[in-house]
Amino acid sequence: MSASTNLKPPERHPDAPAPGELLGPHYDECFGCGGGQEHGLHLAARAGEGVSVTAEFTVKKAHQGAPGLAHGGVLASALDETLGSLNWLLRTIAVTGRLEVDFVRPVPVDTKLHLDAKVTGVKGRKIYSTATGRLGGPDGEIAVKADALFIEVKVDHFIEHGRDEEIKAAMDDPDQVRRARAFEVNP
Ligand SMILES: CCCCCCCC/C=C\CCCCCCCC(=O)SCCNC(=O)CCNC(=O)[C@H](O)C(C)(C)COP(=O)(O)OP(=O)(O)OC[C@H]1O[C@@H](n2cnc3c(N)ncnc32)[C@H](O)[C@@H]1OP(=O)(O)O
Repeated sequence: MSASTNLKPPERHPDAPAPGELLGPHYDECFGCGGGQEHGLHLAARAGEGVSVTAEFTVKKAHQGAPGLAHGGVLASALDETLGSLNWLLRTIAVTGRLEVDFVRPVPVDTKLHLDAKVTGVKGRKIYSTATGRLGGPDGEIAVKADALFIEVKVDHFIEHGRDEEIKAAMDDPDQVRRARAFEVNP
């Protein structure tokens, strides 16, 4: 993806989780990271150095496209989720505006995908980032990679657009409210 010019380098927020710390789900019902989705990815991301994360995701039977192989959309979701967890390091809420994926190698069921992502630059509300997913280990062969543009939003984005039932449940859950607040930098 051709990034726009005049990008600023990303700034790790002073209160960001320490390198190595597990980030945990931002929402229990999230298909990417939530524990409440039976067939979700259950992707676990960890803070890295600077504005980077690492993550792991094991391909399950429910994630197939062709027999014995991961569905491309599921792999794109794993990349999207890993990129989304960079929010924790910026302490900014941002949603995916654009995601460009290269599928380099097929990924069989039961494979553990080793993902990493980093922010490459920021311009206003626009956050440019890149991710890879590797086979066999963190330094293994690249199977998938992505370039993304995330756009900063406020919590109101979810309150305004989300289905009332789930928004009400989230707002009634103190733990969820705490997690949403953790992204917001006080003005
Ligand atoms: C207590 C309540 C509980 C709440 C709890 C919540 C906790 C949540 C915590 C953390 C959540 C993190 C979740 C991560 C999950 C993984 C990531 C996902 O999968 S997210 C889902 C998929 N993405 C969407 O659904 C976005 C849908 N799109 C939109 O809503 C809008 O398009 C949005 C917000 C992205 C932008 O809309 P605009 O009206 O705000 O802004 P405009 O002016 O259109 O864009 C801003 C700039 O970005 C560029 N831009 C936007 N989209 C672009 C694109 N596709 N390609 C290139 N440029 C783009 C525009 O050209 C503009 O640039 P110029 O400022 O003029 O330079």
